[in-house]
Amino acid sequence: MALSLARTPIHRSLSSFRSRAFKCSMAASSIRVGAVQMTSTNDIEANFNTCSRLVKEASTAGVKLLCFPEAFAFVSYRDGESLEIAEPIDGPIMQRYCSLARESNIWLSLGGFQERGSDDKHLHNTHVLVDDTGSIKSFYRKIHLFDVDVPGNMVYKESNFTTPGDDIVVEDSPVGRLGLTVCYDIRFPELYQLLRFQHNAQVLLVPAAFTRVTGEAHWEILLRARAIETQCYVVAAAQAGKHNERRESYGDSLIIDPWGRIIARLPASKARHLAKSFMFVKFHARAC
Ligand SMILES: O=C(O)CNC(=O)[C@H](CS)NC(=O)CCC(=O)C(=O)O
Repeated sequence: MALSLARTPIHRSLSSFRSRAFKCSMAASSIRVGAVQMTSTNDIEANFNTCSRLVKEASTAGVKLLCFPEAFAFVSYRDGESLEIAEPIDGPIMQRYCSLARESNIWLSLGGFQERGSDDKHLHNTHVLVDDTGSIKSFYRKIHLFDVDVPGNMVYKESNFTTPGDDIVVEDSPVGRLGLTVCYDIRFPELYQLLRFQHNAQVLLVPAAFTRVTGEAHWEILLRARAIETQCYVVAAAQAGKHNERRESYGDSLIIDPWGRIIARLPASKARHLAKSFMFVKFHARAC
């Protein structure tokens, strides 16, 4: 389900906040949701093999929705490499992930896929949601692009090679209504307010590849704030550790409940040793 950002008056959704807050009740059923922490590289085959193993392990553990980090399929080594490997979302790379979902009978949140853009110089940073039959249910193109001069680190200019999306995306799943976002979006609370109070999302997905510097400073507090403000679960699957000699991600994958409590974590400190793992929790599906 896609809705235009331009057509969503933010004041209306914000004014409904007080009246809707705290009215969700817990239903009896509980469902397992997992998040993966990994260290993707520019080896598409190796990344797929890691994902495939984790999908099978998660499925065996009874997980119904497994969430992968941004750039799960590929992290570039040199500039321009992402553009070269970018494919349509129904291309061969994504089809293999769809087969995984079907074979293991599990929903997959595949955040931050390099989707081929409308010209050779731009891609979309796309979060793809695949259901347990292997069908693409919906996709969200990252709206807020990471054009930031990170102190003591480097200058990122994602907009040099990425076309932003302009649609807000929610999708119903066995876990509840999912709100799809990507990484740097987490710094823009209005998107999460719209997902929750205009489009009734219950679980906010934030696949990420945060830098070490900004992750140490802001990652946990931003994610917990979004959970508290929206009273949604937040699932934040993260890239972790060194992808190559030029690039490192913070890690610290988190699953947060609507009260803002961290209910599962794959620590950043462990990222350097244990960067290919997953965790899961039981969600109580909420009737709002
Ligand atoms: O390009 C790729 O391979 C995958 N994409 C990313 O790593 C993106 C864009 S460069 N990174 C972020 O958004 C980091 C945000 C962040 O660190 C913050 O908000 O502090």
